[in-house]
Amino acid sequence: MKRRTAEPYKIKAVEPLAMLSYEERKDALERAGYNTFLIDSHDVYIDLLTDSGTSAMSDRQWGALMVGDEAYAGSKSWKKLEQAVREVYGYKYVLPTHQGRGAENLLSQLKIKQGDVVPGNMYFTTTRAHQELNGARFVDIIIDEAHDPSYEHPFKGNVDIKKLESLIHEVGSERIPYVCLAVTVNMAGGQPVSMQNMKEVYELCQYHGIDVMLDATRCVENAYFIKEREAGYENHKIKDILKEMFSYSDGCTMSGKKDCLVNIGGFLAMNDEELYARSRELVVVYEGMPSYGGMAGRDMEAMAQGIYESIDDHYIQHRIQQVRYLGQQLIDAGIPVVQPIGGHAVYLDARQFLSHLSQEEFPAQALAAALYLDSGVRAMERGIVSAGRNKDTGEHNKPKLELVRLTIPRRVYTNNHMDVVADSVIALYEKRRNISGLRMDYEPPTLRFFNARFSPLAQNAELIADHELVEG
Ligand SMILES: Cc1ncc(COP(=O)(O)O)c(C=O)c1O
Ligand SMILES: N[C@@H](Cc1ccc(O)cc1)C(=O)O
Repeated sequence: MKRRTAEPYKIKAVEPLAMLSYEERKDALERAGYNTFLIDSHDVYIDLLTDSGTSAMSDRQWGALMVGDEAYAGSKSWKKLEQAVREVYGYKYVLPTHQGRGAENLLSQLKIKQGDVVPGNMYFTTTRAHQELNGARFVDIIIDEAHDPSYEHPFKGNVDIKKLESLIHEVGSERIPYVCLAVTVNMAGGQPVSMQNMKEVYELCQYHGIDVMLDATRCVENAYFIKEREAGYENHKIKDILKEMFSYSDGCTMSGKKDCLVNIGGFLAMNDEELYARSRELVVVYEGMPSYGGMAGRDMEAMAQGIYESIDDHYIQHRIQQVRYLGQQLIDAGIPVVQPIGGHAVYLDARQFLSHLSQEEFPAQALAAALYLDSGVRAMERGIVSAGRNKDTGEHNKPKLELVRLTIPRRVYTNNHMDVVADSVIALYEKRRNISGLRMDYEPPTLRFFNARFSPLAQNAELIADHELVEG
């Protein structure tokens, strides 16, 4: 008999959840313009919008808040955070930022020149936005398999070395300020990069004099997949795998809101002294003193503690297993999802799920809205709306992946919550033909998915035609 495991923590404080009626959810969805980003959290039952800043902190982290040193300069809490980053990730120099995109802004401004090209293993919205704002063109060098939701590959986040090599030959290494390597790859479904691939990318880049900058946002989850799937690492501790991963890079941007187990914070880290000196000059313009960078002393204190907790082997094993627990229920029910199940989320393949809709009818947006209507579960569109428009032609970017992300916050929900989510998705799948597409009524020029507004297509004025089916 396979023995079951449980959460490696117990619950000390609880937060009651809202349970709205169908009519109340319908009103909330209309007020939000069918955009789950615009729904008020008090109208949400199970919030799977994001794993960003939504982790539950431990009692030790809450305790750490009390000893936060709020000195404007030279804060003791900053020293603790700096020490934790050096010890766990292994970089020489660290600068705190208010969150990940603060670090992305600094890195992009410091390294990119107009006309440069930044290769990456699939784009991320904020990362690409900063690269483009500074005059670079992003080029996707992820393996082709990553764009196929049903293709089973243990390391779907891997870089296609041939793509990277031919890009270097095409544009010249002097036009490539750095390679941006995300571990794991959010937009591909939380998919990991293998150690072997990280090493190969680093060696190739070293040969050509190009830096490798990690997007380390979900690096601990990546380390777990290496332990689980890559030969030779099965008996390694997560902390040792992490150290090796970081040794194949020159620096990183980090959104502490994910794997560092805090609600806010981030950092930029590097080994190059000269880059560090220039970063110290720029951080004061955008973030704050190099000893707080937009964070309160208490937040830095909690983040230092969170970094150590995140490398606990029991914690990370449970984290990945919980995401998989939800994913496996959906796979067993025949729901089209991105496979293998990634590190932070289960991604529904909306293109398949709502195969009666064209991509211009925003299937993933419509599915996320329908899920909220059905059960009060909030998810996120990751498809054509998120991909925005082509800068030159003004046309929609049409990504191959048209997904709805069910993102699991860390240490927040139990597996019973996962069951409720699974039931709702399965119920929707059974009545999928009743879900109509959407029209975009308001479209902001940048990062449009955050604030865009929609309504159900005219010929099908209701999002879900059959109310009876969604009552409950
Ligand atoms: C892969 C990845 N990179 C960067 C960021 C940016 O981080 P932040 O939200 O802390 O600005 C995020 C989340 O936003 C992310 O998921
Ligand atoms: N990084 C967070 C928050 C976020 C969400 C969507 C974005 O496009 C940008 C940021 C996430 O992936 O959930």
